[in-house]
Amino acid sequence: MKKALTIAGSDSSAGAGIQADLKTFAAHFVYGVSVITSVTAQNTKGVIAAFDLPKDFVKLQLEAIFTDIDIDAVKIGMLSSKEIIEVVSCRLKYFKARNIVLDPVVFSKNGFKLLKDEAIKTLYDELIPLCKVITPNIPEASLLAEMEIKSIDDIKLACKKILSFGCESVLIKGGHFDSDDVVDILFDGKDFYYFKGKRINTKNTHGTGCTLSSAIAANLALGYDVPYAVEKSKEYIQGAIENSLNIGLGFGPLDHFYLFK
Ligand SMILES: Nc1ncnc2c1ncn2[C@@H]1O[C@H](COP(=O)(O)OP(=O)(O)O)[C@@H](O)[C@H]1O
Ligand SMILES: Cc1ncc(COP(=O)(O)O)c(N)n1
Repeated sequence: MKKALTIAGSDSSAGAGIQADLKTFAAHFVYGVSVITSVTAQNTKGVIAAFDLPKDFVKLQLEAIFTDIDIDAVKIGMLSSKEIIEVVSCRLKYFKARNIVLDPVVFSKNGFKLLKDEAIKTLYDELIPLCKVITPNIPEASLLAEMEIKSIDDIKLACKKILSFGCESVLIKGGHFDSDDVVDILFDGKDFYYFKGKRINTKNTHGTGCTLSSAIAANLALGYDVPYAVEKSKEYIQGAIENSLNIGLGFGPLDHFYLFK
């Protein structure tokens, strides 16, 4: 059985973070393991507070996994601080981790900061160069590329700028654009690939970014190349949003297991 690791924050309402990632791995029949960076008190209405684990304890979890289990792919989500990014980058390099997918989570849907401002430079310098794919949404891509993004041409320019930080490919997600189709654009330094879905009119979009990036990691673990892994993951997220669940008072979670019903 293929094995994937998620390095991310815990979401007590299980719509995003570690919990969404493990459900996504399971739905792809990939054995999922986790390293928790931060514990959030969170529900469908938003993040209330976050408690970061000490960096040495993040390191211990990484060592526990990599000294025992041969990991086929890694998904990285909430990292919170510079210290945690440093320890994660250093251990991933040391253990020669492969198929690394980074969702550079900066804000939750209710605007809670999940990455401190001073950590962004460390993300560029230490972690992005290790990644096979990075998956920013429009606000995150805008922050990383230091430019406004208002059009498809802006997305393509932002892809080029982000790729120059040393990752193998960039997928900029179009969920935050106001359009009938939701288009995600992948750039691998050579070609642009367009992944189009119909916009679903729902408020239940808690964990869409987490779920897409862990589906990509699961598909890389299964041996697919990046464009095909993204294509399959986009189909999966479209169905998971279409079948999303009316749980809680705010942004409800996705149905990770809709394919089995
Ligand atoms: N309303 C929607 N209808 C269809 N697809 C969506 C919708 N919202 C987001 N997506 C898709 O979900 C994935 C996550 O996108 P996005 O919401 O932009 O990321 P994030 O959760 O990081 O803000 C992307 O593949 C995007 O195209
Ligand atoms: C622990 C944690 N990690 C990430 C997110 C972002 O969620 P989304 O995928 O909806 O942007 C979150 N709300 N909580």
